[in-house]
Amino acid sequence: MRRSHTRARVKTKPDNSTMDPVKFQIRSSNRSSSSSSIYTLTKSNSKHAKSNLFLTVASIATVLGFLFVCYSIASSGGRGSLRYSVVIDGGSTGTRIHVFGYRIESGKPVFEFRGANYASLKLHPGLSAYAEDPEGASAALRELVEFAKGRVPRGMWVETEVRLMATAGMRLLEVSVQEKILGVVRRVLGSSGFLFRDEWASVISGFIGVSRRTRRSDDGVRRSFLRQRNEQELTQNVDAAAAAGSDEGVYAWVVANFALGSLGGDPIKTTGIVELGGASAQVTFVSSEPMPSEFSRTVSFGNVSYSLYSHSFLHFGQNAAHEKLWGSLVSRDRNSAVEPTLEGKHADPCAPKGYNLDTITQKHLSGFLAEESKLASSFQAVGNYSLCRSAALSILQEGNDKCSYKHCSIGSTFTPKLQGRFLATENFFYTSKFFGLGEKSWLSNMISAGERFCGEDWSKLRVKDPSLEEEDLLRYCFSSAYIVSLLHDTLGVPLDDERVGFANQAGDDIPLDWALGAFILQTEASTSQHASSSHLHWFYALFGIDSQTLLYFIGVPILMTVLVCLISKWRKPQLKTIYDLEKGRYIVSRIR
Ligand SMILES: Nc1nc2c(ncn2[C@@H]2O[C@H](COP(=O)(O)OP(=O)(O)OP(=O)(O)O)[C@@H](O)[C@H]2O)c(=O)[nH]1
Ligand SMILES: [Ca+2]
Repeated sequence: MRRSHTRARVKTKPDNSTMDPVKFQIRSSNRSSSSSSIYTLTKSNSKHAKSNLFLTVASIATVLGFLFVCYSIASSGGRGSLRYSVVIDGGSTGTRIHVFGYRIESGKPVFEFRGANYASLKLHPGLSAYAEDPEGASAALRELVEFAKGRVPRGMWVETEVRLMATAGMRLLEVSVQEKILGVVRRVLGSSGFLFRDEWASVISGFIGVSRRTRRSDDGVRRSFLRQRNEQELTQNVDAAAAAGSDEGVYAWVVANFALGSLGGDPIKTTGIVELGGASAQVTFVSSEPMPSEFSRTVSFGNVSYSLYSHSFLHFGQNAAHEKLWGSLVSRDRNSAVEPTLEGKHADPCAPKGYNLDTITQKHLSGFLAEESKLASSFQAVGNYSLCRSAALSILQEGNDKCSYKHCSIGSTFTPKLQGRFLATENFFYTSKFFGLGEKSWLSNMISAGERFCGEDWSKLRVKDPSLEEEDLLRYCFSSAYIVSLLHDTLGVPLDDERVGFANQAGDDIPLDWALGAFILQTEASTSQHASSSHLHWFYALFGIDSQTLLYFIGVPILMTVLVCLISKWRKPQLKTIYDLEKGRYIVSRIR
């Protein structure tokens, strides 16, 4: 500190030490005082000052960096944020809504199909039942939307995507009728409050994504799908011309292997799916056999590519095939394996004796067939399992003579030899459960169960199962024969083959519903697209841990260090070092 009357003269001592304090000599100008106390005030050590400055800047930078990490993780949907997605399955017998909750961890979606993270509701009948009155579909759709709104926090509706994907039931309608019903769907979902685009309501006709090599110009639906998909994650070699509905099979294969933990692993260790729906049946599995491109699907998941055979056999779902049986009895086409009765009635071997078939056949036989059956005569239930199985085989082999491949399985369609393990779902599961079949030898046991059921009097069957709808109970005779004829007589599955099991859930009780597979692929693709474009993916790649852990492992030590430094800086006594020329030594004293 300099007094007003003093004159300061700067004298620097030759620097022969590493420490090089700048020294000021302050001489009092007042002659009177004999001993001018000469102080050399070493300015606080410049290094000390510099380190203070550095510490302060470093602390600020670190805190800002940490805050950036927090912000980035929060904005990229750090661990804590639950997200939602809605998929509506427009099936032939009913419309089912699925509400999914999921988290993002290390830029990847984490799926849990249970508890608050999954809910579904199915309403009957299916969308295709509104062919004559498309507007009639709006009430059921609104009810499904309300169900979803009850499970997604209101604040999240606007960012929750809702998609409707219709399957075989709608595929069977004229395109103009499909569009009328989809128009009603788009209006209801567009005003639902969820995130929706018109192209997200569609009849799934086979395109999830197309690898660059085979991208084809196609309708808006596919182009919009491509826009949403990260093609690196999810590519498909698809021949636009012929893929009919195999999305459904691929999605079902995805959820099954996700549930079994084999999705993303060795293709040989994956499990095939054979589904028996109402209007269509799907067969999807990893096949090493060369196959025509219209059946070949390449689905990439993670860094593994799966070369799949996948096809949806329209009209070969259980309910559709059953109607074909009645049609063949009425038209007595050459394939019908069953002769009419002596009175000229249509003998139905797939209906237990005593069942009155006229109502159900009038309800399901469309157009001229219904008229003809009314005119010609009525049906007679003759309950005979082996005749029913032969009639089922005739239906499955219809069109075989038009086969244009090296061999055909169902109709005139190519199917490679089944490879590996399979899960048989939907009606395979429901009918096995109804007959109380165990996993072991279920297919051969299906024969004996069907023989007993079809051969029983209807009145006795009604007494055994009074709660079931008559139509549902009746179907079990045809179903037991159709299942054996499809898997064994047509696809060549040995009757005692342990590789084929029936199920409608797998893994952690995850429903084997293709809509879950669609959600998994869609979310995986859009999340990885988001992660690679966000500024955090290098974190996850570098640390390979989730954002929460990142926060703990990096954030907390940084904060602790900064706090300790700031406290120590604040607590550290400010020292003043004075060099007393007369005494020839430094004097350190505390400022505060
Ligand atoms: N026995 C029985 N059959 C069922 C049950 N639930 C569904 N099904 C039948 O299982 C088949 C497939 O079920 P879903 O996929 O839900 O039916 P869907 O989607 O309307 O039919 P598709 O459009 O062909 O897939 C249909 O034939 C249904 O009638 C059930 O609880 N019991
Ligand atoms: Ca279905």
